[in-house]
Amino acid sequence: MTAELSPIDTAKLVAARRAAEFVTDGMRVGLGTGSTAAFLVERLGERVREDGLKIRGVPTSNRTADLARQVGIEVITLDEAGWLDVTIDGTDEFDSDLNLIKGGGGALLQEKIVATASDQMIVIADAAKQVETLGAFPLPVEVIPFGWQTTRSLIEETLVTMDVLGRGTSLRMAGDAPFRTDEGNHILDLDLKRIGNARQLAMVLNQIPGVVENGLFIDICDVVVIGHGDGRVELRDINAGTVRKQKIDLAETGGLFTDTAD
Ligand SMILES: O=C[C@H](O)[C@H](O)[C@H](O)COP(=O)(O)O
Repeated sequence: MTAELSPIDTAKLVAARRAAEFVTDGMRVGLGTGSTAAFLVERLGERVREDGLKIRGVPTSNRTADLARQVGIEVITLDEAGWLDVTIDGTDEFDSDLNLIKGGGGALLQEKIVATASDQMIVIADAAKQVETLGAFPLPVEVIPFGWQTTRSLIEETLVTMDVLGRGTSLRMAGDAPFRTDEGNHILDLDLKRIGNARQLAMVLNQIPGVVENGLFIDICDVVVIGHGDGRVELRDINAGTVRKQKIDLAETGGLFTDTAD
């Protein structure tokens, strides 16, 4: 099974499969967006179809909703769910405090709303996404289309004031047209290189008229499940302050996890 996958996809797969073990009968589950989250949705679908797992899922994008339905997960809205037991999602970067940059796929708004409405947020990531300081990945900021260039100027002025402008800002494109989020908004990607005070930047950006939300997830994530290309999985739990390392051999175990000594 893993022989057909690249090391990076193996890392995403094992992280997703381990995180799926946190999901139990009756849970209302936030379903993230992106290539790593897709492995999670597929795994939960397998458990629904093969083990009779009973869950309801709240997707964070139209594409995740489509995938969840395809694999047999009952899809409900966040308002129908009211509150969620857990959200499992990918990330573009995470640091040692489990703060994140998300939105590389443009789904940050629904992702942040859903994660914040959950008892627990579990992030699944390949090891390459761990950084010492957030910011190497361009920070996505969702802005409304009306007056977006003025909004960009205001953002740039703010970044200069905070001394974090980096290499500038760019409007995300989809071919020849500006990218549109599921809400019809645009994304500005802020190439900052290094974000010294992510908490402050997250708050300041959201004060600018025209900004809908930014991709900094501060104090939202509880656990990161880190996958490695050789099948190893590590858990970082912000509450317990613990790190558990595991190794999975999908071919041998069919997805069961065993703790390892190292
Ligand atoms: O908007 C997209 C999301 O925040 C994704 O979870 C993030 O970009 C990570 O995606 P991937 O798992 O494809 O690297």
